[in-house]
Amino acid sequence: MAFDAEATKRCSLMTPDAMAEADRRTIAAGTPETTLIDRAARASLRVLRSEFTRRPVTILCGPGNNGADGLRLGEMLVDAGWPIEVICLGEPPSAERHRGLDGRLRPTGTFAPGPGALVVDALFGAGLSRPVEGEARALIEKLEFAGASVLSIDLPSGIDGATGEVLGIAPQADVTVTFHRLKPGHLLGEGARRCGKVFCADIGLQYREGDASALHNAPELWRHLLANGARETHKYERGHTVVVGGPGFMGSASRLSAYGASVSGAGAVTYLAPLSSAEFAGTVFDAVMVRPMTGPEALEELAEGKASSIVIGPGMGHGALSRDCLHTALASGLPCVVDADALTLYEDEPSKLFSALHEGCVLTPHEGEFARLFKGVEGDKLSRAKAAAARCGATVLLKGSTTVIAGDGLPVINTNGSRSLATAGSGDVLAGLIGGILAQSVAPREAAAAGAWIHAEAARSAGPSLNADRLPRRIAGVIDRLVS
Ligand SMILES: NC(=O)C1=CN([C@@H]2O[C@H](COP(=O)(O)OP(=O)(O)OC[C@H]3O[C@@H](n4cnc5c(N)ncnc54)[C@H](OP(=O)(O)O)[C@@H]3O)[C@@H](O)[C@H]2O)[C@H](O)CC1
Ligand SMILES: [K+]
Repeated sequence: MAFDAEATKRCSLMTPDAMAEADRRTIAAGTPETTLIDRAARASLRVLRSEFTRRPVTILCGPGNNGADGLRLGEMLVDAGWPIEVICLGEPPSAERHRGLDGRLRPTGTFAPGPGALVVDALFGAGLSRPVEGEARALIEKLEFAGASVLSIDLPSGIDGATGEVLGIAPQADVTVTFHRLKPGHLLGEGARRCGKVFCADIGLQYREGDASALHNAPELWRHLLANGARETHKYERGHTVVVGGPGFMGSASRLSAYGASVSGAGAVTYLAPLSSAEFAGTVFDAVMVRPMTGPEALEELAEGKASSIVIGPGMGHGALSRDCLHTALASGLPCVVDADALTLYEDEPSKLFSALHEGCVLTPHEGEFARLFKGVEGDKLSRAKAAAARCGATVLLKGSTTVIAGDGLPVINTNGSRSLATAGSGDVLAGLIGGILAQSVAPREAAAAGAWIHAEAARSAGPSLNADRLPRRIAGVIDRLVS
C-alpha cells in the first residue's frame, strides 16, 4: 500500500536543477519569464507585508533572477510608499531591470543595516553555483551582528538548495519565501536552521511526474493506510507484531518497543521474553502477550505462525542468542524493524548483516549507529540515507531532529521533531511503533514515514518532562486523531 498520489505531488521537494527545468518548461509553454518574476516578487511582497511592519528596507540583489525578484519587489515597495534602498552586486543592473528604482540604488560599500531595519536577501537562490566570497560575503558578514531582520527570497543566499549545506557563508533569515515547491535544502542541516519561517507561494509553474527528488513527510501521504487496519475485525487480521525481548535489566528498552507497537493500531503484540526476564515481563504487561523465549525456535514458531512483523534490537544485547534471533528474524522474510543492538551486532562485518536483509526490513539507526554501520558513507543527510539504503538493500530511517527515510521510491524528510524527543528510550518506542504499522501490511518506507511523524508529533506539544514511558499514550492520541 502506497502514499496517496495527489498528496505526493503536494509534498514533493524539488532540487534547484529540477526547479530551473520547471521554470524553462513553463516559459516554453508560453508564460514569459518576466511574468514569473512578477509573481515571485508579488508573493514576496505579500509575505513581507504580513510579517513586518513598515520600516526602512534594504534590498540586496544578485546578478541572476534571484536579484531580479529583488529588484521587482523593490519597485512594488516603492509603489506602496515604503522607504527602500537597493544594493546590487557587480555591474549596475540595466535600466530595464530597475525602471521604478530611480534614486534608490546605492553602492555596496554603503551597506550599514541598523537594528530596526529589514534587509531583503536576493543575492543568490537556486542558481548558487560556488561558495560565496568577496563582495557578496562582505555584505552577508555585515548582517551577522547588525540586528536587522532578514527576509530571504527563495533561499538564504549561500544555502545549497539540494543539500542544505552552507557554501561559504549564508545569512540567518527570519523569513524565507520560496516558490512552487520547497527544496530539500529548506529542510536539511544548516538550511533548516537558517531559513526561519518558510512560506511557499504558487507562481503558476507546471508540475510534472519525475520533478520530485524527495518528499516532505505529512499525514496526507499515509493517513489512509492507517485507517485500513481498523476495518478488520479479528485481532490477527489487524496485524501481529513480535518484539524480541532483552535479558535482565536491559529488557526495559525492548519493553518500550512493545508498548510502542501496542498503540500502533496492530491487533496483537507478542513480547518474546528471554528466560531471565520472562517472569518480570509477565507481570508488567497487560495488553501485550508474553511468551518465554527458550531459544530462536520460539521466534521461528511465531514467524511461521501468526506473526506479521518483527521488532528486533532494543535492549537485546550482543550474545549468541541475539545473533541467532537476528538470523531467524531476517530469514523469516517477515517485515522487520532492525534497531539498536541488532544494528551494532555486525558493525565489524556489516556485509554479513546486509546480505541477510531484505526489502521488507527497516533499519532505524541514529547518527552514531549509522556511522559505525555505513562506514565511508558521507555527505548531507539525504544523500547518506539514500546511499545507505542502496548499500544494504533495505529501508533506512536515519534519526535526528530531522529524520530522513530512504528506501523504495522517493526518500522522505521528516521535520516535526523537537527537543522533547531527545529522551532515553524514545527510539525504542519508535522501533515498536514502526513494527506495529508494518504488521498492518503497510510498506516499509510508508510505515517508517508514518511512524516517524506520529512519534515526533506525540512529543511536539510536550514539555521537557516527557519521558519514554509516557510517549506511547500520547502516540495513541495522535493516531486516534488521525484516523477519526
Ligand atoms: N522556478 C522558479 O522558482 C522561479 C525562480 N525565480 C527566481 O530565480 C532564481 C534563480 O535564478 P537564477 O538566475 O537561475 O539563479 P540565481 O539568481 O540564484 O543566481 C545565478 C547568478 O548568480 C551567480 N552566482 C552563483 N553563485 C555565485 C557565487 N557564489 N558568487 C557569485 N556569483 C554567483 C551566477 O553566476 P555564474 O557565473 O554561475 O553564472 C549567476 O549570475 C530563484 O532562486 C528565484 O528567486 C524566478 O523569479 C521565478 C521562477
Ligand atoms: K536569496
